[in-house]
Amino acid sequence: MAKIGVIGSGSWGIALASLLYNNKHEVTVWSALPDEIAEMKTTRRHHTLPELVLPDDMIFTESLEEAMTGRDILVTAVPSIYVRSTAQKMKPFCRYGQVVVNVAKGIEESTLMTLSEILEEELPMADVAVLSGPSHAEEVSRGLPTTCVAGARTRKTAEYIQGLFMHEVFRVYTSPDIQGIEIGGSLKNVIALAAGIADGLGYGDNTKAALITRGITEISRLGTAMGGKFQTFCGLSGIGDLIVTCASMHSRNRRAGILIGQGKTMEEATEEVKMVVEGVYSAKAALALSRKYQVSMPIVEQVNEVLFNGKPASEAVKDLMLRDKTIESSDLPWDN
Ligand SMILES: NC(=O)c1ccc[n+]([C@@H]2O[C@H](COP(=O)([O-])OP(=O)(O)OC[C@H]3O[C@@H](n4cnc5c(N)ncnc54)[C@H](O)[C@@H]3O)[C@@H](O)[C@H]2O)c1
Ligand SMILES: O=P(O)(O)OC[C@H](O)CO
Repeated sequence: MAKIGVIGSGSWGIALASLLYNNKHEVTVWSALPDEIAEMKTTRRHHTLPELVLPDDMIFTESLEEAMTGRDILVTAVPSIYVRSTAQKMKPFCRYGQVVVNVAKGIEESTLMTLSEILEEELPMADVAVLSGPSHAEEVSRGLPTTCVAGARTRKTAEYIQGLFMHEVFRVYTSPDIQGIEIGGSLKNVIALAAGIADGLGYGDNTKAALITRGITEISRLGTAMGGKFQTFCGLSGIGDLIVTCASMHSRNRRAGILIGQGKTMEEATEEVKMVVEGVYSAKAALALSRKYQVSMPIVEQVNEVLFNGKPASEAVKDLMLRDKTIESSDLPWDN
């Protein structure tokens, strides 16, 4: 049994806290929001996952000191925009070598850093790792079979995380490619916005398949330029997460996209979805990264046009379809 601090109690933090509790670990959950802590303490429920009953001996606290002191491992589950500020508050209580597993998905717009890079910068004493893959909280909390990948600097840390999370309904693989895992996990949200927009416009399965396939091409092109491994983009945190996010009724990114495709503005759509729509934060970063690394990302470009420059979604699709003619894979040149 391990002592685990879950830092952040949105739907993903709570679903993972429940999974870890079911694996017989001692779980303490921290939230920055006093109302959220009070709600969970009194009702033993979280409003985002209303069917899930939170056990009496799961501890909820507003104190990072309480959530972190004496914990074998910390799981950071706050939305990407709060990762840096939360890490800064965690610093006084983080001990040398403490494993900190990031499960959020995003890129910091102002620095273009991944979330584990932010954690490493703010918590230089920690052993920072990631857990990612096709995993909606709504399904994990219902015990539906799910798979993820744990990425860490050492095999020992990755296997430690794998052992803590593994369950008959939650299979965990290991990987040394933290960078590839994080790029895949954050950029799939931008493509899922596009997939939702296509659904909102009333387009079909052909369109969705095109966005998923050309989307993973864009993600892996940028990701490998940034040091991620191509195989990772063919795996759970790459194509796996892209498929689930573009197809699932649970996806916040896809749902926001549907509303935008139906004519709502980005602000109206995110307001209606209520929970965090990470693709909106990662879209500008993805575009900036594509320019920095000089890789072509036409879907990412058009998503930015629709989200931030008021371009009608149907026009964005037309522009994608009528781009210059090109070869499918530049790695497959002609013999003649
Ligand atoms: N929900 C999922 O199915 C799922 C699955 C995998 C990964 N993720 C990722 O996990 C991260 C969290 O997503 P979520 O769905 O749990 O979000 P959410 O919208 O359910 O949760 C938002 C939470 O943010 C926290 N918060 C609010 N203000 C804060 C502040 N100032 N400082 C720190 N924390 C604050 C609160 O605990 C709040 O409940 C995202 O990056 C998301 O992409 C989510
Ligand atoms: O609901 P979304 O779109 O934030 O996606 C959640 C997870 O990242 C799916 O793996």
